[in-house]
Amino acid sequence: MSLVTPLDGELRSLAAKKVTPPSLIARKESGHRITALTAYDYGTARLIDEAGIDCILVGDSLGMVVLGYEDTLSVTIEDMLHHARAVRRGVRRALLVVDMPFGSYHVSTEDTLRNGIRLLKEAGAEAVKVEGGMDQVENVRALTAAQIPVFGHIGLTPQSVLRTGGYRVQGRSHAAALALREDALALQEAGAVAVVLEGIPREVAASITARLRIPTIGIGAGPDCDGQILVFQDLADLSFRPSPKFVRVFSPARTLLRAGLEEFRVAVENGTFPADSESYHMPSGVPVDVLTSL
Ligand SMILES: Nc1nc(=O)c2c([nH]1)NC[C@@H]1CN(c3ccc(C(=O)N[C@@H](CCC(=O)O)C(=O)O)cc3)CN21
Ligand SMILES: CC(C)C(=O)C(=O)O
Ligand SMILES: [Mg+2]
Repeated sequence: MSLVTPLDGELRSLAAKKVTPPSLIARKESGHRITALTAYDYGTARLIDEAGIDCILVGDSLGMVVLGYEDTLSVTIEDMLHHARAVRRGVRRALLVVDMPFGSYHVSTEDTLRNGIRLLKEAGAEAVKVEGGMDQVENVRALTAAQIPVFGHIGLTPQSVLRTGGYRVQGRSHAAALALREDALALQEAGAVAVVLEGIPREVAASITARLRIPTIGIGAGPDCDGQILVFQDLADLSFRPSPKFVRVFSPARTLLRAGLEEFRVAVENGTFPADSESYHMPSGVPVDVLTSL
C-alpha cells in the first residue's frame, strides 16, 4: 500500500521518487548533478523537499545559525535529535542526512554506533555524516556494518576549529591535496555512500571527484563536484554572520522580512492593523444594547 496519494497521468510522472543512497550513486554515473541544502525545522524542510532538492542535511551548523553559538562544538546529540525529528515530519522525497555532532563519535566505536542508531531510530535519519578522513575509517566501517549509510566530510571540517585555529581552506599544497585524495578513497573503501568536500581548491575537488565511485558533494569546493550543498540561512541571507566566499544568496529573505516587520510595526502603531475584515463580529440580530451592556 502506498503512503502517498495516488496521482494520474502527467502528475504521476512529476511525482519524483524517493532519494536513496544507491540512487545518488546512479546520479553520479548519469552525470546528473545532486542538490543538497541544510534544514533545522519542519517548515524549511517542507520548502526544500517540495522544491525537489535531493538531500536535506540536518547539519551541526545548527549551533551557529539557529542556536547562536560561536562554533559547532557545543551541539549535542539531543539537539540533533530534536531538530532532526522536526525536519523528518516535513520531508517526503529527499534523503534525510543528519550530522553526528562533536563528541558523539570520538569516544569509542560502541558510542558511535549507539549515537548513530539513535539518529535513525529516534529521529528518522536515513544516513549520518561524520567529519574526518583516515581517522574515521573505523567508525565508517562500524556504522556501515550496522546498516547505517554514512556520508564522509573532509577538507575544512568545522569540528576541528580549535586545532586548526580557524576556518581555513585545506589542501592547498601538493602534499595536502594528495592526503585529501587518500582520505576520500579510504572513506569510500570503508563503505561511505558519499563524501562532502568543504573548503578545498576546485582543482583538488575535481581530481577527487574523478577518482571516486561514490558522489562528492561540494561546499566551497568548486563546480566540478557531483553535487553542491549550502546552508539554508546562507542561501536566504539569514545567517547574520559574514559569509564565506562560496556563499550565494538565492533568496534575499532578510530584506523581505525587514520590510514586512517595519510595515507590521507601523500598521499596529497607526491602528490600521487589524482591519475590520480581519476582526470577528457578533452574529447579526444581536441587539446593540446587549453589546453596550457588556
Ligand atoms: N552559516 C554557515 N555557513 C556555513 O557554510 C557554515 C557554518 N555556518 N557553520 C559551520 C561551518 C563553518 N563554515 C565556514 C566558516 C567560515 C569560513 C570562512 O571564513 N572562509 C574564508 C576562507 C579563508 C581562507 O582562504 O582560508 C573565506 O573568506 O571564505 C568558511 C567556512 C562552513 N560552515
Ligand atoms: C555545511 C554542511 C556540509 C555541514 O556540515 C553543516 O551544515 O553542518
Ligand atoms: Mg556539519
